[in-house]
Amino acid sequence: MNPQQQPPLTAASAEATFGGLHNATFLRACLRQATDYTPLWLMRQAGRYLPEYRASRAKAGSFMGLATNRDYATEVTLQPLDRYPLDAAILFSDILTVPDAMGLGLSFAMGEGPRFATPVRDEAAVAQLEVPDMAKLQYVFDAVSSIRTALTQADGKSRVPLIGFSGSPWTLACYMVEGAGSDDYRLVKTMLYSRPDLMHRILAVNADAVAAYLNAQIDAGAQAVMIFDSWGGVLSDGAFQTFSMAYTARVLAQLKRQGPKGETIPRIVFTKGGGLWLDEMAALDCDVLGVDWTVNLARARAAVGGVENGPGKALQGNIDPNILFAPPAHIATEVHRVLDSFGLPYQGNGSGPTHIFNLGHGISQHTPPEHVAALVEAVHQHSRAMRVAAR
Ligand SMILES: Cc1c2[nH]c(c1CCC(=O)O)Cc1[nH]c(c(CCC(=O)O)c1C)Cc1[nH]c(c(CCC(=O)O)c1C)Cc1[nH]c(c(C)c1CCC(=O)O)C2
Repeated sequence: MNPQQQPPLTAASAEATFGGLHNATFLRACLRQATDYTPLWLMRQAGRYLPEYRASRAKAGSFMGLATNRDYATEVTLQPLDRYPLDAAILFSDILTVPDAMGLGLSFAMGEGPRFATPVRDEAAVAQLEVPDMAKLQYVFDAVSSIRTALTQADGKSRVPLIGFSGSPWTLACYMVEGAGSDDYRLVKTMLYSRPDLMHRILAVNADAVAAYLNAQIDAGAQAVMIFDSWGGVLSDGAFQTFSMAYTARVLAQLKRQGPKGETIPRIVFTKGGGLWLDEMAALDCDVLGVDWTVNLARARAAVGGVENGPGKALQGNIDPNILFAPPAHIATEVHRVLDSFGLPYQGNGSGPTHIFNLGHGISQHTPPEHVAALVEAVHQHSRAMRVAAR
């Protein structure tokens, strides 16, 4: 594979991509352009750590009650944005909607996490799998359009861009075979090692389903898309490339590069535990690589950030979400350390290494909301100061 990058933005595509936004900082950083500060959003920013989310969930009755109703999905997507000056919204949904549409019967039992009624464990079940009819996921695309409308202000411009997302083919396969979360991935790895033919068939169906699903989100108004490869890091070297990365590449190859108005749609790939493979992931046809907290951002930047106006990827991450349990002063110190480890992002007029601040994985439900405010403030304040100091 050759290192890939988006074709350079033209004046017209830049206007289509950034022109309709009050705050395009996130999209600019995704496309390796200079920004006044480092943009941030948080994985699982809409969730149980917010009392207003818990109130909405009680009204809707369940997690899927929220996710399948466009008004509730819109309400909870906007909740973290109304509390904190975050630089992007992320669709409120779940990665497991796709296997649910395949007929596996998703449920979320209170306090237990996700479960599938009919897991995919034998040859007959694998043979039956098909790319689902996207009409079964219409509730997700309706939520995307409804959130875009809710983000639009009186002057017709949006507050911030909306990120759409999906699980990676491998991460979805983990849930589909295990039937739930797992500590040891025994069932899915048993299939991978003893019947690789079955595993390849699941992954091929998943990749084509994920591509159709993300393309429909783009058509509905998603302004960036992210692939969550949450369990890529549990694979061995070799298996990761064959069973996770190759199928993420198969998704990327099918994605639309432009939205309905000619917007460039950045693609983000996050592999939890993927730090050791960044040099190989640099060849994926995406714009941003997300990294967890085990990664040193200076080293990651050297591996994938590239040079000014040459190929390279933006980086997203990577503070340990557990820092949010420490007092605000400690949070600020750790934010400074993460921003400083990336160093000064690109400051020119073309494109170059950039950073999008995020957690290294989803926020814990036990997080105190005031501590999130301290994190957001520290990111914006220190990243501006770094740029001023460099002038
Ligand atoms: C592996 C995975 C899942 N879902 C997701 C992933 C990939 C990211 C990651 O690695 O964490 C992705 C996801 N899930 C959710 C979002 C919403 C957008 C956001 O705010 O980031 C996103 C992007 C909502 C959710 N998805 C879920 C919740 C909690 C549900 C509730 O309200 O009870 C939320 C807010 C449920 C869910 N969904 C999943 C699990 C394991 C669970 C239970 C975990 C838990 O209980 O915290 C599967």
